[in-house]
Amino acid sequence: MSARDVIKETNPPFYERYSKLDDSDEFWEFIVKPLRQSIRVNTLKAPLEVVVGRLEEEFELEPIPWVREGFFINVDNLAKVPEHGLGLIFGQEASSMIPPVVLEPRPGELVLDMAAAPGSKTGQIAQYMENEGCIIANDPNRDRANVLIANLNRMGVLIARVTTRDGAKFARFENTFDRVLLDAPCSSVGMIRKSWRFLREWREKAVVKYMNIQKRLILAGYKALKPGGVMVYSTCTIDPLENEEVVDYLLRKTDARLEKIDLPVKTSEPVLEWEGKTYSDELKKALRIHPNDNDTEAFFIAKIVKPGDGE
Ligand SMILES: C[S@@+](CC[C@H](N)C(=O)[O-])C[C@H]1O[C@@H](n2cnc3c(N)ncnc32)[C@H](O)[C@@H]1O
Repeated sequence: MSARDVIKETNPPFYERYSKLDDSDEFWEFIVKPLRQSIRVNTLKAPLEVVVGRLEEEFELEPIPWVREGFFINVDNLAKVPEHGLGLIFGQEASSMIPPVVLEPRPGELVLDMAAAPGSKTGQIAQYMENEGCIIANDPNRDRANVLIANLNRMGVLIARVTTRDGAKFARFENTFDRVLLDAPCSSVGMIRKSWRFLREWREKAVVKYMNIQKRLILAGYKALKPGGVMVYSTCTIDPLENEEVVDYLLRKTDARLEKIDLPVKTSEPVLEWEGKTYSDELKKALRIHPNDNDTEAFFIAKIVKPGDGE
């Protein structure tokens, strides 16, 4: 049975909805194909070359083109690799390393990571900040926040303060943060490559529920951003309602603008029309990544700037 047939049989509304985005055999094959293992080297603990040299004695590493510290690695169980336990490497999906690269945080800045657990991107942000400055790493799910804390400890992150609020509450810190990452809760189509559960449990109703949460969070995050600051909005899903629709909503409600993202990554066409709605041409500047584009999880990334000089 082809991947397309299995998906059609497992969740017919899922198949019907996303065949409007892409109906190629390749698209359906990569929606369910197991992911390649990838890692990010944690330069907070040791120089990149030292860790890479050590790993290459045992494993094959293939550089990920869009992130200097990222590699595909031929290992079955990362937990058994000593460098993992020591926090020298972090298992992180290759496309999920893009949002912090686009955010470009610098040492000394104040950064809000609104939906941070389990902390793969918080660790990467701290790495780019060289452990100087401050990250507010927020996640309202307490169990996940505990995992976040454990991961930040293992990775040697010294500049994060963990909070457990609804991200929308950060709206009251108006014009405060140099950078904001909203790696939003979403319907997780990208995660089907990790577990079939996400395909079996996918419901259109959930997409709409997430879209409403995302709209609340993106407005709050933008409010908390300093003039002249950068905000990155990302999801690991392909649904236009959770991606183009949410960013288009921000563009209509505020003075936010989008900036083009220049990275060596293949993308799919932005969705500028969906279910009778038309979205701003600005959305062409965002990255819509389907699983078959680079053999990764699905991802959507928009780089948002707030006009002003930050003073
Ligand atoms: C995609 S995951 C974040 C992954 C994380 N950024 C990382 O790279 O490891 C989305 C997170 O949003 C959190 N979340 C759910 N509702 C939220 C809300 N109202 N405000 C902030 N975060 C929320 C979930 O608990 C979940 O951990």
